[in-house]
Amino acid sequence: MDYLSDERKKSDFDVEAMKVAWAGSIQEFQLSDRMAKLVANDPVFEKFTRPMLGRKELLKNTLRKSAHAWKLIIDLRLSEEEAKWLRLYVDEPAYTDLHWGMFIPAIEGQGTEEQKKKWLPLAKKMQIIGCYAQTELGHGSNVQGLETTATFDTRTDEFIMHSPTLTSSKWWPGGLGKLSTHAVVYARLIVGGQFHGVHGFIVQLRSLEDHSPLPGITVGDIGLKFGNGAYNTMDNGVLRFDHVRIPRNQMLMRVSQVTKEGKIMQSDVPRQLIYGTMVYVRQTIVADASKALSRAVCIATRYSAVRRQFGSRDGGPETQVIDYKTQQSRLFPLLASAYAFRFVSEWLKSLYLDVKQRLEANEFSTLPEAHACTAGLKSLTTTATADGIEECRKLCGGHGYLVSSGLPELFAVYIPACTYEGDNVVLMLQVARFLVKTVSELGHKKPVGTTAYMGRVASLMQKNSAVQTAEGWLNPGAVVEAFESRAARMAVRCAQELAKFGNPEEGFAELAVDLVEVAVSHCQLIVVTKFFEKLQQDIPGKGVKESLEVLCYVYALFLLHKHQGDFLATGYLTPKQASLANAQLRTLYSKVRPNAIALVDSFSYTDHYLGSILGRYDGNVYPKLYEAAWEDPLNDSDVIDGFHQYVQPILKQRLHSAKL
Ligand SMILES: CC/C=C\C/C=C\C/C=C\CCCC(=O)SCCNC(=O)CCNC(=O)[C@H](O)C(C)(C)COP(=O)(O)OP(=O)(O)OC[C@H]1O[C@@H](n2cnc3c(N)ncnc32)[C@H](O)[C@@H]1OP(=O)(O)O
Ligand SMILES: Cc1cc2nc3c(=O)[nH]c(=O)nc-3n(C[C@H](O)[C@H](O)[C@H](O)COP(=O)(O)OP(=O)(O)OC[C@H]3O[C@@H](n4cnc5c(N)ncnc54)[C@H](O)[C@@H]3O)c2cc1C
Repeated sequence: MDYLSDERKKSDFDVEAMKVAWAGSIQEFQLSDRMAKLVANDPVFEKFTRPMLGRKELLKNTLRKSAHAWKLIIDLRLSEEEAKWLRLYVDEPAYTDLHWGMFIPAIEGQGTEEQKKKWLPLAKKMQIIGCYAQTELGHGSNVQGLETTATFDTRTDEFIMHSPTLTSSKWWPGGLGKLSTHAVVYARLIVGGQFHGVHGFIVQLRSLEDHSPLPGITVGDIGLKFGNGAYNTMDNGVLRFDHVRIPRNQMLMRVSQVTKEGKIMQSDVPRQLIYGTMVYVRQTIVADASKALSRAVCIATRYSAVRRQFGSRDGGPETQVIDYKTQQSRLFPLLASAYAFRFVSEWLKSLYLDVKQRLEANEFSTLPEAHACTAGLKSLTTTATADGIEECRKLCGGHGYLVSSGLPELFAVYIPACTYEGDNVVLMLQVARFLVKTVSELGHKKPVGTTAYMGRVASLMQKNSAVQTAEGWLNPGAVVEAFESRAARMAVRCAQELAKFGNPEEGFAELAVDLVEVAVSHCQLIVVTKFFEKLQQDIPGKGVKESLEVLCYVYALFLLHKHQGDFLATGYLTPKQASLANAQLRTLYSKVRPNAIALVDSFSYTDHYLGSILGRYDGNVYPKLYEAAWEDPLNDSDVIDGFHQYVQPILKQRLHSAKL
């Protein structure tokens, strides 16, 4: 029985075509769909019992699943792309994420041809397992502050890897604690007693025979993390070196080389390429944000259509909670954000691929923009997604707090995304630096790419919004101009404030809060612009483009409403225009309402991937919640273990004292 079938009949667009628009292409859709079904139909990938497992069982269970996934990849001869989707749908953080997601990309991006030839085949056949060991106990954000040393010994042609202090212990790398045989370790390069910046080194950590740590290496897991199950399937690790020697050719030498004689040679490649793996991973994290948010929204939307409260006076059906305007005003902007993040991630991937190609051809001019975009969008989308998942939990009322809703585990797994791969505030400050530099260069350098609007700063500072009616907001030009003006005005105002400081660094530190707001407004502009640009493309299917247009306006006008203080304070909008935008937003919510279920069906998530009773495709929530309760181990017996020992004596005492 499909309890949501009436909802599905209300929609006015072609869901199958929307699935393709969401996936990016028919090929991507088919590939992802095939992998989703492969995982969903395989009992090895069951995950309902995960939150009940102790740490050791949990990790072993993850190893079993990872081994099974690898067997499928080999047996079915899956491509790297298919394998990526397979791991995604297995939906369990594992050491393999870091092996494929960071260790291999670090070697690809920072290794020489010779190094790639040696290490990549081993890694790709999983004959070695690697992780990305950058962060230390004492330093994460400040990469230049890392303390691990790699001292070159000309006599033996080796580097000596050493952890000189407790705070220099590597701390956090995923896959490091128990599984990795190798790591790309970031350390201070010391040659001839001189410090030459932080570089990456490939270091073997464990024996390939018996997996025991090699001499001089202390390695282990850093302990339990937030939430049951959740990220505890990952062995985030601690690592210390006691004068461990590695051959010279294990320093990743695309950026700088150390010769046998101890000479440092700089290639034409900019130093920043050492941070290149982070650019790559931040880009993938934006795509992951759309997946995590769309999952939470899918659960909350389906459940909001099933759930009824109040509204019936004559014994008829009560109101579906999705029909309350307050529910819509919390849920639909998140639905729109999931689509917005999906499309901006698609654009970001193409920007990244373009930069990668240029880097391979030793063309580095677009790297600063790629850094600013990946850092800023990673920060913006992960913050919104973490907050959005929690909002979805609240939208599901009490049942959202049950682990079987899928939301607690999703939240616990997701929230570190606001911290890993760069703390979100630290990353926004990087964007702010880039914007301040862009503004300061306006006189002699034409801004391009995502900052091109700064080239029109004079007119953006003068012209105010011309919107006169609520319908006037349904105009891409009017909306984009509003976001451009807000971003440009905030950036210029901040630059003017900065100029009042004699020392620019002091000014930057003092105005950091405002600078973060400038960076956020710039990143929101990017997301809004890329959504409108997506709508310029050919998007086939009845009603698909129209539904996406509605979501695009919801996303933009919701932000405009939320941040109306900025738009009013910069003088671009009047209070009347802001309230017209809000009126339009209400109308847009009514347009989303009949399509809400179809819009979340378009994510094409299997029930296995969603992992939620509240988000079941068939909407059969109550019987399944009731059934699941009886599967809890506490309900194995009517009288719980411990009752006779700890509770009964108290009860007896009460009876005894009552007699007295
Ligand atoms: C497929 C993927 C699968 C799995 C992976 C996904 C999820 C798995 C889960 C978890 C993985 C988590 C892994 C990690 O967390 S790894 C550790 C990540 N660590 C960080 O992100 C540290 C953050 N800190 C930094 O990035 C930097 O230290 C800094 C904040 C940027 C400061 O650098 P610093 O050199 O001290 O300072 P600046 O003077 O500000 O910068 C100098 C210069 O460099 C430019 N820059 C900085 N970063 C980059 C970059 N990444 N790319 C290019 N350029 C960069 C900066 O703009 C400046 O340029 P100028 O022109 O102004 O000189
Ligand atoms: C689940 C998880 C997995 C991880 N995986 C890996 C991995 O595989 N490999 C790896 O190397 N690392 C990994 N990390 C580490 C991660 O990259 C760092 O924790 C992250 O970069 C943040 O650095 P930090 O911990 O030093 O935070 P801190 O910098 O200490 O941040 C603490 C606070 O200080 C603020 N702050 C710091 N600097 C500034 C500044 N300049 N201006 C204003 N405010 C500032 C931050 O905003 C934050 O509020 C992982 C972390 C987690 C949680």
